[in-house]
Formats: sequence, structure tokens, C-alpha cells
Amino acid sequence: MIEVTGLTMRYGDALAVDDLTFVVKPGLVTGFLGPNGAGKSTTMRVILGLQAADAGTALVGGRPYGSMREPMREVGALLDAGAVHGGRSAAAHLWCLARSNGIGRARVGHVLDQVGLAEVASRRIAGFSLGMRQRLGIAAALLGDPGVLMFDEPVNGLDPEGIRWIRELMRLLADEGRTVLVSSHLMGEMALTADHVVVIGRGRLIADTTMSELVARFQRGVLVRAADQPALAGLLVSVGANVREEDGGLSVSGLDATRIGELALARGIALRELTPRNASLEEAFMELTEESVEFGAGRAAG
Ligand SMILES: Nc1ncnc2c1ncn2[C@@H]1O[C@H](COP(=O)(O)OP(=O)(O)OP(=O)(O)O)[C@@H](O)[C@H]1O
Repeated sequence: MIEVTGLTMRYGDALAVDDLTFVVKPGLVTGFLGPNGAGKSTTMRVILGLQAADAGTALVGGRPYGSMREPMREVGALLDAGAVHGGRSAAAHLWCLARSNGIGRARVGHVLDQVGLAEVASRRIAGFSLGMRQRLGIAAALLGDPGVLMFDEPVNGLDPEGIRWIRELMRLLADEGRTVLVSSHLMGEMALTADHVVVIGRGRLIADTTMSELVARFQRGVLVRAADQPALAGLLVSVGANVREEDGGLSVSGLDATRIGELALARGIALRELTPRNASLEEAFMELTEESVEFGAGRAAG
């Protein structure tokens, strides 16, 4: 479990994280979403004790990172996959990390296998592709077999196969009961990965909810096609729905797809299509963050 409470962090006069409070629970993949500069990396760095907060606390398993005797066994993180010593081999890099954290050599082989780098274990990191570096960074995060994992934009620059691999790994880690926090500025990617989302903008909390609730919140009506469309339109309007013609079908709001299907069935109208439509999650994200920008502007003016 990660508990962030009233976290505030400034760079000079600029407020990067502003009184942020949220909890990341075990057994779930939690997406940490926000546009560039929202404060995601800063929050993660404070959780990892790499930066001191100006106010508030960030606890992992009830304790600040700085008080852990063997932190790699409690929390693993991928922050910047580029930041490794290129002259070493993958195995040497991991063994160096393991040794300085009291972790046995067997874990090095285990995590190299787990991330699919076993065959290139003795190659110098300098020759690694971005995807291989990401995998190596994830191997390092997993080295201490920690219960809490944080990944900052892990899919950045990866090909579709690499993205799918990361998605499946997150799921597996959460299913093992671990706490998984993964940041992204791409809502669409998160929709496929996360169970829960924490959305921030300008360092402030915008939403802390389940992914399915967020999707439902941005539901954009139902597209329906029927054998007898005028009859269906009349029926739906008679129960209070908003109906307009669209693309040879009916765009319906005010009723969900289940209810529309039941009404059509009861009246004996055959349906040819019944499609609930959501705003793209990118649109939802824009809306959410625009609200936060407006909120920010309002506060500044007031
Ligand atoms: N070392 C620094 N010095 C000064 N300002 C910084 C520093 N690091 C970050 N900032 C500022 O703090 C704010 C939050 O940045 P942060 O990197 O945490 O956001 P982010 O959500 O991770 O963004 P991104 O998706 O671009 O990584 C931004 O306005 C950024 O410009």
C-alpha cells in the first residue's frame, strides 16, 4: 500500500505537487494519469525518498522510504530506464544492485528470465535498444521481490509487442497481490491496463476512481438501428429519451443500452445494432484536466 497525504512540493516558487492525497491499494493496477508536467514523476520521486516534500507525507507499507533498511525488498521502481551504466553487462548491473541491497545472486537470473533478457545477460547495456533498457529497468525493480512497484511511463517508446508485454506483467504483479502504480499521460493505454485511476493536473488531484466508473462517466449515448426505426424512435421518445437520427440509425441519450433492448423486445421491434458509445478516453482526460485548469484560473483570479 502507498499512502500519499497532503503532499506538497515546490521547485523554487513553482508548485509541482499541491496538497495531494491518495491511496494505492494492493492487488490492483492503479494508473497515475496527468498531462506532461502534472507532477507524476515528482510525486513518485518523493515516494522513493529521492526528493524531500515541502509538506505532507508519502508512506509505503506505513513507513517513509528513508526508514527502510532494505528498500529494494519493499518497493521497486522504474523511473528513468536510460540512467544505467552502459559499460556493464545486464547481469553485472543487476548483480551490483543485488549485492548492495543484500539480495542473493539467484534473483539476478530469475528476474533476467522474467523480463526476457536471459539470452543477452552478458551483453553490454550500451548496445541495448530502448525496449531492452525498459526491460532491464523492470528487472531491477523486481530484483528484491517487493510488494510495491512503481513504473513511470513504462510504455514510452515501446513497440506494440513491448507494450502488450508490460501490460500483461502489470496484471500478473497485481494478481500476485502486489501494489502496482503506473504513470502515463495516455488514458487509452491506461484503460487497457488499470483497474483504478488517480488523475492529477497541475499537481492537484482531479479524480480518484475505478477505471470502469471513469468510462461510464464519459458515456456518450447509444447508437441503435432497428428494422422499424420510426416505431422505435416513437417508443423511445414516449419514455422520455432524447433521440436523433444519425448515420442511418438513431442516436439515443437518456436510456442505457440494456433498457433500449428491453423496450424494443417488449414491442417486438427487431434490433440490428445496439452500441453504447464512450467519449474516447483521451477526450475524457482533456475534459477532466480542462476542468482543473479552469478551477486553477478561477482560484488565481479570486
Ligand atoms: N528539477 C526541476 N526543477 C524545476 N522544476 C521542475 C523540476 N522537475 C520538474 N519540475 C516542474 O515540476 C512540475 C511537475 O513535473 P513532473 O516531471 O513531476 O510532471 P510529470 O507529470 O511527471 O510530467 P511528465 O509526464 O512530463 O514527466 C512541472 O511544471 C515541471 O516543469
